[in-house]
Amino acid sequence: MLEIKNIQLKLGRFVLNNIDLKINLGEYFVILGPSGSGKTVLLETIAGLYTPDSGKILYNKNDIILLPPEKRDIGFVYQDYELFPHMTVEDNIIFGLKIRGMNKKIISEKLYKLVSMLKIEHLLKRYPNKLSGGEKQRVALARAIIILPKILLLDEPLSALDIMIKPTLQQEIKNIHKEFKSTIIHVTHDIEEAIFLADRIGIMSDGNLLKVLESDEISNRLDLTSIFKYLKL
Ligand SMILES: Nc1ncnc2c1ncn2[C@@H]1O[C@H](COP(=O)(O)OP(=O)(O)OP(=O)(O)O)[C@@H](O)[C@H]1O
Repeated sequence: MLEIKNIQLKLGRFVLNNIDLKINLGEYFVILGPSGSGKTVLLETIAGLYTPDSGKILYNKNDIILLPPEKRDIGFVYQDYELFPHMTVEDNIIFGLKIRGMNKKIISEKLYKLVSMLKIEHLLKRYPNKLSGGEKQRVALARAIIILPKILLLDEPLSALDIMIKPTLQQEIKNIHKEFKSTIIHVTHDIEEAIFLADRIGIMSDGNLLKVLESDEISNRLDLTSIFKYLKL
């Protein structure tokens, strides 16, 4: 289990305020909130890019707060993909396994399983500047998933995509979660996306975690509508 215990972090005028949250292993947790509410700062704190002023982050009861980001075994997919422009799609995806010195045969097995799930087999030899937004996002997801991080952080991974391909990618992310059973924390301000993907939804506003909606509350859309109206989401 990932336990975020009373995290406090001041960044200029913004304060992440006493965030207290438990995320179960294998859970799909969505953080929903308006722009500027602190969703990205919270993800980056979990990833180790910020050190909180106080509080703890425990993974299976071990405090990971002093571990640098690369030792936390956490994958991060940003909304703007951040693929390596000078590498082919294949090299982008297998980069993390190569630097870990993994055997070529195993790399190739993992690669083909993932690219077929994400339907990007035909793109392996292309460079990122020759891909559409949706294709780049699939490659970014494959690159993050292939190393099977304990926790996968997705920061608005679909926000740059047009409305026609969003549902397909949402379904693919759902399939990947089912197949790899990773713990996913997904930030969005898209309510429908949150409802479709989440086991639970944490609602943030002004640096505070206002409420965590359980799955029965998510399925009760009347409840949801009133909460979102109240929050002006
Ligand atoms: N390094 C920083 N120094 C000072 N303020 C910062 C820093 N990083 C973020 N902030 C501020 O913290 C607040 C929360 O930012 P954050 O990016 O987490 O919001 P968000 O909820 O992810 O918003 P969006 O949905 O627009 O991406 C914002 O007001 C932002 O300007």
